[in-house]
Amino acid sequence: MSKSWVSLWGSEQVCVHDDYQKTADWLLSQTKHRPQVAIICGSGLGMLADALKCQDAFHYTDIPGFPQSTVQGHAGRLVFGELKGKTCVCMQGRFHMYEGHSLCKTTFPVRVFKLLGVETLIVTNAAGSLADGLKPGDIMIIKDHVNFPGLGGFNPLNGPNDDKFGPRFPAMSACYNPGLRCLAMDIAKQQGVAELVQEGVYAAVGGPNFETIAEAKLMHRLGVDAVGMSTAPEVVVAVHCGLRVFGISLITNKVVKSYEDRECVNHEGVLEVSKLRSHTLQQLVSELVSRMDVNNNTAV
Ligand SMILES: O=P(O)(O)O[C@H]1O[C@H](CO)[C@@H](O)[C@H]1O
Ligand code: HPA
Repeated sequence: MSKSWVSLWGSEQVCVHDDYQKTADWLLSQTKHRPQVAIICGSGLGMLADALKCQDAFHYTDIPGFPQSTVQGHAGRLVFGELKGKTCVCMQGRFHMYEGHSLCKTTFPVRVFKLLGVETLIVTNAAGSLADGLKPGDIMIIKDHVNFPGLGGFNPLNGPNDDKFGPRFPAMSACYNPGLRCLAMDIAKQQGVAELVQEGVYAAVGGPNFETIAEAKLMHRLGVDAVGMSTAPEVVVAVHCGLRVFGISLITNKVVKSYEDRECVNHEGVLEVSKLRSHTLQQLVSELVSRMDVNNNTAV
């Protein structure tokens, strides 16, 4: 049963081991698939699941304990299937804090994946670029992140630590697996899309408003390459429970950093660019899954 916990910021819901276990047990009773890899699809990127063969799909509304998707471009389905010889589970739709989910609900699926036996988590997102060298349609392999809500005390690991998942004070200095980053870059070269792909630092903000110009300038000065409203909380929880993580941002827009610039970002534009690059991203992720070693958490 989830419990209420009083934090610096007021009362928060925390989920306990039993909550994750019940959802995992239900899923294991409904599908024969035993996933090794989990993929979280960002805004407009749900088609990554289309590549899975022999699918078993569940609407979030039917999964006990699962939060619900409320954002356009996030279908709200969990899809199990085979991708190039590996068993995968794919979230068509993620949860964001700005939807009103507590942080434990925002990251709930990650611990469920751990209990399903997943070893590797692939996170994808739509993001705005701050780096001058990243333009809409480019793909950024996430090298590291800045978790702004986390720095401010909104961390999914707040509250009593569950030692069954991981330690009280987990290191975050190697969140994004170097071997998988390197492999993804090689695959991009082999697929002839290297000019679209580079590594960079992702910053998570709370949203749901897009950045002011002063905020954009601040993040740019701090060395942030791309910004979005997700991913970092999921990655913190994944690293805490020992999952290997690979992350990718699809750059859907430029973040306006000048008062002279009249461009204005909107979610519809974000979804349009996601669709345009969905095939390229699907090819890259499929090949990465195909070539990754799944039985050794420390190797590629
Ligand atoms: O991070 P994902 O879920 O890809 O979505 C991104 O796109 C939405 C804004 O258009 C925000 O939710 C932002 O986080
Ligand atoms: N800012 C924050 N989140 C986003 C953006 C952005 O410019 N684009 C897509 N998600």
